[in-house]
Amino acid sequence: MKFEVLTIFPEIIECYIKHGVLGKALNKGIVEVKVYNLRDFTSDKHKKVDDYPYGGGAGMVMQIEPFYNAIMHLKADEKPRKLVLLSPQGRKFTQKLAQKFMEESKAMVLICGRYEGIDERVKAFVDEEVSIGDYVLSGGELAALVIIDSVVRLIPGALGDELSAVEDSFMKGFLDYPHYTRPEDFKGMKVPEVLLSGDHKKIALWRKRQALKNTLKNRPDLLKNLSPEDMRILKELC
Ligand SMILES: CN1CCCC[C@@H]1Cn1ccc2ccc(-c3n[nH]c(N)c3C#N)cc21
Repeated sequence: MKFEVLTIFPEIIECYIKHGVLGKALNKGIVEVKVYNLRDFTSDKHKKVDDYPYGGGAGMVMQIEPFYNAIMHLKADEKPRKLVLLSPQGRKFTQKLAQKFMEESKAMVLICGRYEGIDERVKAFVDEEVSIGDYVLSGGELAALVIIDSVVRLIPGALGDELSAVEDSFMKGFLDYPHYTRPEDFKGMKVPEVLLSGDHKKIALWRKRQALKNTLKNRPDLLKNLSPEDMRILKELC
């Protein structure tokens, strides 16, 4: 899968993708990430990308020309790609949408604005407008990284452990169970006995109960379409 990112801060993207799962997937050739500086698609000597908003108001708005020139440059190879604009006005990004992007797109262009936002006419050239959550960021780059990271995790072979993606919370429809590792006793804070028992059936049941308990407490909205067994466990918790 190929990601092409349009931004005025390429370093933000370049720094993050070198590390962790993403770095390994890049080294394996499972993923390719190309970052384009929108300033390279300007036509003035100052590489200007923003201007004052028509109609007045605070701040600056990013001009359409650099976005248009960059998108036309990418489209010149006539290869199919999904163009995604990151924006607070976009549809909510979820695990389900990450799965859809992974399944349907061989290549994605992630378009990152800054300032007060970008000229509305850029939307005529994009396929999707996506928001990663109901909070205000300073630009689209962090959102682009969230999308890249969550989509790459779903690519077969990217994690090197097929179970990991399947085991990820949100894939199962509820939150994750608690995790523990050595030491067994840290200043009197002990690891739950069941995890030391070696009884895998008991451990699995304990983890399911804890996951459902966490979900009921913090994200009851996720508790839909539970299996009869999970519903039975949930009812015991109520
Ligand atoms: C602060 N400044 C004035 C208020 C409006 C936003 C603007 C900053 N800004 C400019 C381009 C841009 C793109 C995405 C996001 C963004 N914020 N929150 C999300 N979930 C986002 C996504 N995905 C913010 C952006």
